[in-house]
Amino acid sequence: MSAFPVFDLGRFEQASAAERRAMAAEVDRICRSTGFLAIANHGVPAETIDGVWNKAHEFFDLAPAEKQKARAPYPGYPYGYLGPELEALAKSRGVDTPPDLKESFNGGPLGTPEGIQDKDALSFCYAPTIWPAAPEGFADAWKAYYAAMEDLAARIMRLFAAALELPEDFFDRYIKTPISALRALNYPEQTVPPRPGQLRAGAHSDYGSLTILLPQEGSKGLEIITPDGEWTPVPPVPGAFVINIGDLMARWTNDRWVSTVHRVVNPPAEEGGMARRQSLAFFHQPDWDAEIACIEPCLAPGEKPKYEPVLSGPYLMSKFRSTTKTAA
Ligand SMILES: O=C(O)CCC(=O)C(=O)O
Ligand SMILES: [Fe+2]
Repeated sequence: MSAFPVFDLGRFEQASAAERRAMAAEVDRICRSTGFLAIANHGVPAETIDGVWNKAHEFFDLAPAEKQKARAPYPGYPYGYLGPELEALAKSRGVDTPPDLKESFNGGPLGTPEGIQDKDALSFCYAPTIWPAAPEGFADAWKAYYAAMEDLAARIMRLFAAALELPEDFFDRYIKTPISALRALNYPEQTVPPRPGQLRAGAHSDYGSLTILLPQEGSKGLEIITPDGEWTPVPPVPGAFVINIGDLMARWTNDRWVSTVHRVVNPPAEEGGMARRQSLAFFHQPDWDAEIACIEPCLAPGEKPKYEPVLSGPYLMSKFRSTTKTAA
């Protein structure tokens, strides 16, 4: 693979029609190959990013008992603090591994839209986020970043529509009240050797439409499988987000775009080995009842849809349950 692609979103949005077409075609090319690229000139204020980054760092620094006060109230609950040894992402692909070497804090949509009646939607996606009491200001910083990500995701979905040569508002009707989740991840300092097969995040693809990732500056560990079948590092790009498409986008496009398998590997001992690593992952997910069915223009002449239509919310719920220890 050539150098990791960096896309200038601000420039795209200001560009002439011809330049937009050329830039969108480049995104189509990337999404056909790996679906991983960096988004620069995104307009998210540094204070919004630093605010949640620092609060998350302070939260992860707290004593385990303090963090546990914000834990998900029962196994399988999607939000709040998820301590070590509770998730193995490789299980989403049917691979049995020891649990990932990480802890996370997770939050859902900032509000519940009126008229939602579906019991699963209410008890899963719209379940309350369990806010930690400390550090002070955590929830405000979190919500500001979540809102900024929701807005950025909508802009990127317009870029994706352009890349698929669809009207730029094509996806708007599917993302009126998205059920996205924000996850702060901490991969603690590793003081004992991992068990066989144990990684910081096991090999998986993301489930939704789009992931907006902020890896720790200068950190290593994130790897993707490139089309040649090789594990390849994805470097953090200063000032930019790393984005990737998820399984729903692959289904939507009939696999024209790939939801690339990725993982976070353990730090090698000879490189300061045990270093802690933090990241923020925003999992953009269409509305609970959005039907994800093959987009017709993605079908080549004579080609048939490969996947049955699915509903965004129930699809997400089943994927989530496959990786998390749930009540027996
Ligand atoms: O922490 C990272 O860099 C990636 C995490 C990830 O891929 C995930 O949680 O889905
Ligand atoms: Fe991921």
